[in-house]
Amino acid sequence: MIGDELAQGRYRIIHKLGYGGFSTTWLARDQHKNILVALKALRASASVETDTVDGTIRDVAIPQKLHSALPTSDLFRQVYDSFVVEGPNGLHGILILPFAGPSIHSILMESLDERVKLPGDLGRKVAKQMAIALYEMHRLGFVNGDLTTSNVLFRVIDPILGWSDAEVYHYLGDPLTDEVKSTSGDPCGPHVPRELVQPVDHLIFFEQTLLLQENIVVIDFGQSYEVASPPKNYRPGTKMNYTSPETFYEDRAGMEADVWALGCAIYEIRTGYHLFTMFAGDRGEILGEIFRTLGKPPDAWWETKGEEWTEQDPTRPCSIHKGVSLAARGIYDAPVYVKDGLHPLPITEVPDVRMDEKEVVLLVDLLEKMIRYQPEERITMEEVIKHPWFNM
Ligand SMILES: Nc1ncnc2c1ncn2[C@@H]1O[C@H](COP(=O)(O)OP(=O)(O)OP(=O)(O)O)[C@@H](O)[C@H]1O
Repeated sequence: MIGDELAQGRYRIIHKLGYGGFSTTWLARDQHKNILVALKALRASASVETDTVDGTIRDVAIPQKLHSALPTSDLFRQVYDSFVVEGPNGLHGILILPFAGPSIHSILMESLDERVKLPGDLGRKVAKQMAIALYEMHRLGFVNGDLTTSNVLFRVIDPILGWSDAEVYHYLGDPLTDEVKSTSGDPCGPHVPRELVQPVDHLIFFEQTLLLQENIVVIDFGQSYEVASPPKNYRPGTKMNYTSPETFYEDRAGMEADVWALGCAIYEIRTGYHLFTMFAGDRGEILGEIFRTLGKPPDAWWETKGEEWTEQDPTRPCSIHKGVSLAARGIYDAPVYVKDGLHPLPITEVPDVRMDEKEVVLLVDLLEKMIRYQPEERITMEEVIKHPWFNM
């Protein structure tokens, strides 16, 4: 809760930054160093001892290994401190992390009803940093397992880390809270938080772009593993929009599945839309989208397609390979977000900018090599980072 102190008073919670499937992340003050940090509190059920690497939580152990192999790289989130707290729902792993800005996803998707995209130069810069991060992980023998635009954050500029509480509330707004009530009217009990807290509105960062760097940091390693020692009972767990066909059909998520996920992210960064999207959130919708884009899947998968695929037309052409559908699917103009009808966000593409034809050709060439059914037919990250699209 806002105001809570953890680790014998060292960390005081002052705002909420966001939440995911496994955790809630708070903005906290490290009262020893007097700097702002992010405090990631894992769900009790996500803190169980089995999800560890050599006895350390996976989300801590993997970036630690990456940092010791690449001490000068700042592409991977560090972990300053970690400890466990006991609450009414059990033990919670707590990670103390550098405070970063909003995710790439939040600029692409959180902007009211409109779709926005990053300007070309910034989009390519962000995509290139993501590609280099993934290349380095693969080179060192790690699978990321969950590379999405939600798991990549813009870095904040350094002076922000020294903000006072008053500056935090001035720039980011006061935390909005609401009391939690049970529908029956009975008291909620100790397992339920006393109040709900709304996370910081990430659009604030984009309205004041001077708060952000163009550099990014990859934050989530909860699904990552070392190929040399894959975890027992590994269950792939990335968002469905980024899930590769071999993961859907065979529960396999190796380096090639990372390449697929990065291809999906690059498309999204440059267009403002998911490459494979869904409305109701079921896997049949995503597989239908994949079929419509790549055509009929390999026989073994097609035969096990089940009831949900019968409406799909397996003879539809492979549109990415033909390089025609990206334009039809909105690779050109996404409308710019205009707050209160007045101020275009400074880091979004201006309205009516069409993607250069040369860029479309290069982007299609890159994506058609990354988004293929057979994992072994996808290009490797070593080839991806050399692709001319990144350096246009
Ligand atoms: N270091 C950080 N600085 C600022 N905000 C952060 C930081 N880490 C996480 N967040 C915020 O919290 C959100 C959830 O974080 P994260 O993705 O690590 O959680 P998760 O529970 O592991 O999520 P997922 O469901 O993607 O696995 C992020 O999207 C971001 O908004």
